[in-house]
Amino acid sequence: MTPRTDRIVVVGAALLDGGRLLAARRSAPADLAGRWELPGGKVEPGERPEDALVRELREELGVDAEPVERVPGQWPLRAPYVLWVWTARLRPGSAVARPLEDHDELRWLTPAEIWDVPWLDQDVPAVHAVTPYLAATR
Ligand SMILES: Nc1nc2c([nH]c(=O)n2[C@H]2C[C@H](O)[C@@H](COP(=O)(O)OP(=O)(O)OP(=O)(O)O)O2)c(=O)[nH]1
Repeated sequence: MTPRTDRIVVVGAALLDGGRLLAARRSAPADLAGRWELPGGKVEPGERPEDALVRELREELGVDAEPVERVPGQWPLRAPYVLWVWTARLRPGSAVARPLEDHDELRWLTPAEIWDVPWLDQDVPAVHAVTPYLAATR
């Protein structure tokens, strides 16, 4: 059996604003480029996942965000990574989100638009889990 210590958590943000979900199109690596994901990244050793989420959103999007709640579940990515998701919102005064690194396009999706973008295959179950939260933030 694979020891649990081999698992590396990737935090993904369901960043919500006005009932819309932010989707980010990856620009690299080549096998992921062009597909859409929840912005975020790897939790560093000793780092709290929520802190990693805030850091990644600052680095990748230039925003000041706060995690709101953990979306129950965890979704396997390419080994050894596993995706954990938090809903998140922009703090008052945050800059608008821009694709600063890892992404070349961002879209704020309404509930009706959620499936208009080609999500990474491995993100599809996580995005399903996030959709009930969109209505709640409208
Ligand atoms: N952030 C993020 N990564 C995802 C998702 N789905 C998915 O398969 N991944 C993969 C892509 C990468 O192999 C890994 C996370 O990498 P990353 O490039 O976002 O993380 P990072 O910013 O910490 O990366 P690094 O360049 O510092 O190594 O998880 C997702 O929804 N969000």
